[in-house]
Amino acid sequence: MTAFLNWSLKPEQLLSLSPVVPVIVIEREEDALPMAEALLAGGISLMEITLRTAAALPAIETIARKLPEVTVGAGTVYSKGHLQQVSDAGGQFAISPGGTPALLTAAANGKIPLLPGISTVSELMQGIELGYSHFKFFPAEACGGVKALKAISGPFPDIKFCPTGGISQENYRDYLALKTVACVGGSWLVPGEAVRQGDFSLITRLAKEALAAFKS
Ligand SMILES: O=C(O)C(=O)C[C@H](O)[C@H](O)COP(=O)(O)O
Repeated sequence: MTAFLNWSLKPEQLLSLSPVVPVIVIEREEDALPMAEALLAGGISLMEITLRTAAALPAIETIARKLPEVTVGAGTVYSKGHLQQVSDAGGQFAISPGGTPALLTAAANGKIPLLPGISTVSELMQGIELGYSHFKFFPAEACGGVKALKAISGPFPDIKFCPTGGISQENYRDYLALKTVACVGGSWLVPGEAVRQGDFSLITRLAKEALAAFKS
């Protein structure tokens, strides 16, 4: 049984890299470096690039090659093929909005950690059954937010979560206050409009604000 043994990074290490994980939709490959540098300047070195655009895999490849201090991975991973593409591009982790036994089994036997998404107790139990201990709670706000996650995680005090979906500057600290929450993810840290306009200083500012408010 070699499941999980080849993972290059343990999920607990991954989720301890930053209390806030920017969830990024990248339209143009050339924005990858300035965007990643802007996040780094703001103190965030963990980045999730969603496989929703054609620029996503080239962006992961560029960041992985040029900025070794960044831990870059992919979101919107929902097939075995995606897992392979992400690890071929140099991505260090994969995050899926949900989970299927096929995806979870493939990832468990692969090289990079997968953070599977769950939104119900039964999905969580299926993931635990397959050996997983770290999950994304998605879509967090639409599924009942902090209150729902608190209730879902109640019977599973050793399981850790990264809630994502509807999380913002206004509510992220409420999630981080839960013992079972290791970090939170959100697109609020990298507004699409700021990237389109080349306003990378806004991204640095949002990162700094998120980290400062978390520490205070
Ligand atoms: O694409 C994926 O892999 C997802 O699972 C969804 C993202 O995590 C959320 O769409 C981010 O949510 P917002 O911060 O509300 O924009």
